[in-house]
Amino acid sequence: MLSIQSISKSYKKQQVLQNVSFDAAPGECIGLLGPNGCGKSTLLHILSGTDTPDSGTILFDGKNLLKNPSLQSTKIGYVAQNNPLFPDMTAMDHLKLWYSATEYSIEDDLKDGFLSILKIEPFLHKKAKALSGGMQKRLSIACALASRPTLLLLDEPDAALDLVCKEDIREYIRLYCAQGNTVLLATHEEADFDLCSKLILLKDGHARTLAADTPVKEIIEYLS
Ligand SMILES: Nc1ncnc2c1ncn2[C@@H]1O[C@H](COP(=O)(O)OP(=O)(O)OP(=O)(O)O)[C@@H](O)[C@H]1O
Repeated sequence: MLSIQSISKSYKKQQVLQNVSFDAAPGECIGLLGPNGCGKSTLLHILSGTDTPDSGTILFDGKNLLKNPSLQSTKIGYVAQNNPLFPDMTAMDHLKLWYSATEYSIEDDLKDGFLSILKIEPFLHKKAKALSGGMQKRLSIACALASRPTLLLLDEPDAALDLVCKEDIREYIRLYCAQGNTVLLATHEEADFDLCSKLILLKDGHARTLAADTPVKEIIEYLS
């Protein structure tokens, strides 16, 4: 269970997040929406440990996440918007690097685990710089999943992907949540709302919780 409690964050005089609070239960996919610059990535950075809040608490399975950074490396998978891969390393080199800190086997996962679902095999021996945007995204997700995190943070995974790749990734998110894991999904894509149990709208620093089936017209009215 993830519980985000009164998280606030400013950059100099700009207040980006103001007392943002919400919970995410095992099995839930929660959509994070809002206009460009509303703080979606900032919140995901804080959850992944790449940034810190000015105030507030985050409980993860009852533990204070901000005081237990080891939880962030083992229990939380973070897929940044811009696929931070090493250009001259192959997909296989990336997997070896991420798996080296785990007890799991790349071969097993390629055979019938998430690496086969994400269709990594066909480009295993290509360098990252030679991968398409969709392949890079699949690889970034695979690296984030190597340690078997129970919370996955996805920052606009659909951006610039083809329809098949988007649907493959959505299919994987459904499966991952059905296994009792949690996803926080920053998105601008209406089609992603179907995956979500609820939506968190960020605007002017504040968070508002909406049902996932809230009509898009209503969401747009709130955001504009
Ligand atoms: N390290 C930083 N230093 C200063 N300002 C920052 C920093 N990171 C983010 N910001 C500012 O915080 C605000 C929120 O940025 P953030 O990237 O979280 O927005 P977002 O909701 O993810 O946007 P988008 O939908 O465009 O991806 C923006 O105004 C941004 O310029």
